[in-house]
Amino acid sequence: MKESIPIAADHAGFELKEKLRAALERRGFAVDDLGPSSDASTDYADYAHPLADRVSTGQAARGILMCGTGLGMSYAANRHPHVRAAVAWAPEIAELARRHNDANVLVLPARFLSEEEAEQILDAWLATPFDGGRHERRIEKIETTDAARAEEAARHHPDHRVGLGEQGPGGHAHEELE
Ligand SMILES: O=C(CO)[C@H](O)[C@H](O)COP(=O)(O)O
Repeated sequence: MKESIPIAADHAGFELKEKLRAALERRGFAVDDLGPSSDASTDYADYAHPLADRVSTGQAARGILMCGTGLGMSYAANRHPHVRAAVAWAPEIAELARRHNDANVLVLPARFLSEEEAEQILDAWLATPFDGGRHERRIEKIETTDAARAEEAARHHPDHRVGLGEQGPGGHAHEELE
């Protein structure tokens, strides 16, 4: 059975998404296009979260996101457990993102890449396996350290859990949860 790869973009990545969808199909993949369906202005998080959710929950092994710089998409995607979204602007970065970081989401900075460059990056990411070994331990620490930090914070401030909500100056969350 063909592997199905979810892809998504915002308006800045729309044109590249259309090209990479065709490129993926030419390479024998099924493409799960999560949008958008035009280059009308849109918000990257609306597209990053559904794609990252598919990878986080194991519905898809890997996915591809595109926005102008790649940064907004990576911020949103990396909030999902088990998602390692890597912004890659050269094939060598994509290769190392696989070999060292086991990147399961490729994020492309569409405003800074030609179609040809994007395809070269895509090919490097698709073809490169994870090296494992010492990198396995480092990747595990991303999540175990995160969990330990959350536990530590809860121990020190049992009645004051900070969650997503109103953003104060500097973008810090100030809403208290029950
Ligand atoms: O790169 C991005 C996020 O990281 C966006 O694509 C970019 O911010 C969109 O900008 P504009 O609304 O000015 O087209």
